[in-house]
Amino acid sequence: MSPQSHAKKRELVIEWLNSILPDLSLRIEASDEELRACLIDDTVLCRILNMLRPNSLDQGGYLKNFSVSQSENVKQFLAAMDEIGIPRFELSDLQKGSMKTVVNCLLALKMHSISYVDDLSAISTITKAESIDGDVSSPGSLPPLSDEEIRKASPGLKYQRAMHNPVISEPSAAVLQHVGHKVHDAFQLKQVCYAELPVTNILEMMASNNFDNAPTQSLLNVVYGILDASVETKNDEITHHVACILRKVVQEIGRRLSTQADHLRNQNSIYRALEEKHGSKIRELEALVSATHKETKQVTNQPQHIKSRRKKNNSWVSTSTVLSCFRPTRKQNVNLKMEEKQKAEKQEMMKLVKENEKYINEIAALKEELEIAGMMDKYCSREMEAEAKAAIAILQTRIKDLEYLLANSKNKVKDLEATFESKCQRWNMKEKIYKNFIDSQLEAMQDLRSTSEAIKQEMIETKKSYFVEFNHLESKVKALTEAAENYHEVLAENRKLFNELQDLKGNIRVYCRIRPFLPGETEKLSVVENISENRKLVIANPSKRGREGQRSFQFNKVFGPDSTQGEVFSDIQPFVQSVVDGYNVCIFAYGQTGSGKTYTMTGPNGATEEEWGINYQALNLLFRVSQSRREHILYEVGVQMVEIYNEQVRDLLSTDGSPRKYPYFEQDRLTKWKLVNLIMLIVIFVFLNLHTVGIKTISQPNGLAVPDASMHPVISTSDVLDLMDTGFKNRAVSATALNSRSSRSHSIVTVHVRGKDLKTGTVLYGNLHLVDLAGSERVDRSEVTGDRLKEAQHINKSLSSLGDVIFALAQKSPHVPYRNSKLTQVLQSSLGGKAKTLMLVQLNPDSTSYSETMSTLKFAERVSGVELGAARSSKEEKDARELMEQIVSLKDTIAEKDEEINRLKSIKDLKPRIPRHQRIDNDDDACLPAEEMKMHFLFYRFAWSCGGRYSIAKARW
Ligand SMILES: Nc1ncnc2c1ncn2[C@@H]1O[C@H](COP(=O)(O)OP(=O)(O)OP(=O)(O)O)[C@@H](O)[C@H]1O
Repeated sequence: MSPQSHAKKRELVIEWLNSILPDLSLRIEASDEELRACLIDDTVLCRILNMLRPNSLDQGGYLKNFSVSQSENVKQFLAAMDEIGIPRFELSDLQKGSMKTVVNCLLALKMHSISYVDDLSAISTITKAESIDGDVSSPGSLPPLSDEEIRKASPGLKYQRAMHNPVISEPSAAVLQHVGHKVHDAFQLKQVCYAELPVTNILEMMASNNFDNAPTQSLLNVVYGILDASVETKNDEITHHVACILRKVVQEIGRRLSTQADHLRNQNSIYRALEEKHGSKIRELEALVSATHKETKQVTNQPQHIKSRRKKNNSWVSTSTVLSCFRPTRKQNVNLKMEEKQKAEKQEMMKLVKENEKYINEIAALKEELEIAGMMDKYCSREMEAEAKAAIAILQTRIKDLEYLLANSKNKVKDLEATFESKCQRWNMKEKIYKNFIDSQLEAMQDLRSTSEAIKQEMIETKKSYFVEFNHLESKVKALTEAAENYHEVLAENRKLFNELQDLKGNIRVYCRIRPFLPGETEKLSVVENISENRKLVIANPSKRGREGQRSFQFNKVFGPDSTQGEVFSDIQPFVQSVVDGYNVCIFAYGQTGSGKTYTMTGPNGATEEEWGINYQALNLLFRVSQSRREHILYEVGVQMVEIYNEQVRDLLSTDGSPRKYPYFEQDRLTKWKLVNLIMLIVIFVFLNLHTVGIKTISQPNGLAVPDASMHPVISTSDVLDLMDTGFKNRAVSATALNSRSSRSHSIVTVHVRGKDLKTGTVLYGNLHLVDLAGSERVDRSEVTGDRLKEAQHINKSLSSLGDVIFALAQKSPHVPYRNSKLTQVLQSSLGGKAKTLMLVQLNPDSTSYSETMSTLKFAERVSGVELGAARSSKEEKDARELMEQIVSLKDTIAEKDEEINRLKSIKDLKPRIPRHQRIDNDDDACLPAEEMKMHFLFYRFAWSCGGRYSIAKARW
């Protein structure tokens, strides 16, 4: 409780005490302690006791049973309280109790004095206000009296009216409980934003009589809650429904204010009526008093009157006594009557005196009562006026605030209404538009429906006609399908025939593969215009646009940049497989440097199984096939791996640590004739200042082109992997401007397969040459110098030799210059023998490599036209083979003898007889007589090695 209200209440109590206990007027300024002390003061107790139990004081103003001990008096006081049924309070409660306890005590005392019932309302208001304020009394103090206790204790009308007055007193807890939880909940929303309440709840609140029953404090809480919420959210907007609550609350407060004002007016009029009533009562009493005075006077005058009358009577009596002498009995009777009358008058007088006294007492009591009532009235009216003024002032300010808020909300409502109206207009417009749209759509729908109906009809008719046509077509299609099936069969047959023709012709197969752009080359232009049907390749000249700049090539197969290693191998597989059937197969990769030859033949560094190149996959396949046939044929597989580096053949699988060079790798036993031959050759070479390599030019039955190179038997793929790793580590590789890991040599992996039929004893030989050529390069582009330049020159020279061989083969020239390079020598059996040969042309799609790409493709085109004759298998009957070998060796021996003689004869005459224009080969490098000599000699050897197919007579010398 605030100090102001405490002081106010204290003053109120003191004033009230002063009014009922005038002796305390000196103690008005007393403190609480003194006030409590005065309450237990004998005099005060006595007076209170007297008030409660009249006639308990003696004439001296002290208790009749006054005791010298104050405690005795207190005991009496408490006994008196017990007597009249006041709840017993301990004295200590009075001493220790708070102001509230004192007030409660006095209130309890006062309730038993019915004459002071009007004051009760004021006290109860204070008590209620205190209990509403929530001021809890200090420990040991008495709880405030409940409304019920007060009502029971004093069932006076005014009190009840006061309790039910919504302004003076708040509804009791019971009433609040009766109103229900909803109101409580709704008005406890001070901490919660009203704007967040659902609209249905607000409407429910508005519809119910919650506002009528709610305490004013709760209503004000609602207002404050809304104001706080709007201040806290810093949002000036008050929603429509919250504005409605505000309006309702303000209306309710206004209604209560007017009720309060009415009540005050009623109170005033009641007090005025009371005053008048008391005034008239006083006047009546005064009149009564004056009448009584008169009567008293009359009564007091009556004895004198009687005396005077008696005197007269006495005189009359004296005269009459004279007479009485004559009438003695009558006189005595008259005297008796007179005496009786006097006695009666005396008694009446006594009665009147007594009545008078009684009236005087009553008047005094009434006066006292009137005074007190007047004072209380004045006090109450003053209090109520002050309260009403304060409440009115507060409420007016609140009303002003609320009006201001209301005005704001009204403005906002207006704004909202305006926006709502504009939105409504917009929506109306939209509605109209939509309506129009829907109407038009409906019309369109109608049209569509009618057209759809028409179309339906049409469809039905068309269906019918189609059905007829379909039936007709079906029969045609059937005929066509049959024809198409036949066509496919014919196509397949054509393809087969073409292949067979190719096999018969022994055409070198040419597959072309275009490598993709590498990670750093994505922005480069591609020269590849189109790849169609997997066979045709169109190349566009970057400097010439349109058809003019395009050139198309056709190969057996064209693999695009997206092709995988697996896809490439699946087309090569049949070639590889034919090795185990005794065929010689040669697969060589050709292309400019950096075009992907090594990638296709070997795979990238650290390749996975999917990335394996042809080398690994081919060997893997051979193992698989040999395994699957192991019950019938016993296969032995051996691997050789050599490289031709700077025109030197080197064994890449040499076990002594460094690649071995093989200047001579003839394997035949040195027969007498051969020894002579060799000596002859040495003599001639020394004579000509030439050197040559010892590559066997005739295909051996076992197909060994480089017989001195180490042969490594392999029995599993892992053996192959190990060998290849060793071989590729030994290979000459270095970085150029066009390839960071450029192969500087031609690598040749030769797989020798020997199969023995377990039933027939037939032995077959097949070998597979897997050749990764070094890349052709333009020396100016690859920017090489020194050793690299020398390497490049060798590479280019050997490749041009290969070109010459191919050219000669394509022209079916009688002389094929195999001996111009080691490369052509090694590949001789594959290019000129009865082998199956496959050339893989690798292309770099970069437009800057256009000229290289074109020359590569032209070369490949020429290669694809080369016919080698039908490939032959070495699968022959053992006896037949031996016989054949015998015949061949006999023929050879005879031929050798004859030819050797002739050769030696002709060599003697060779030099002076060869005219310059009769040079036999197209080797550009062979421009010296010595070179010419060498070439003639080689040609002679070639003719000789071909088993006499080319007669010396046909040679141009
Ligand atoms: N089909 C392909 N897919 C992905 N990368 C490839 C492909 N073909 C080639 N390459 C990459 O291109 C680069 C050059 O390839 P590679 O070394 O095989 O060329 P090359 O023709 O053997 O060159 P050189 O003649 O100089 O030895 C390598 O980095 C290789 O990994």
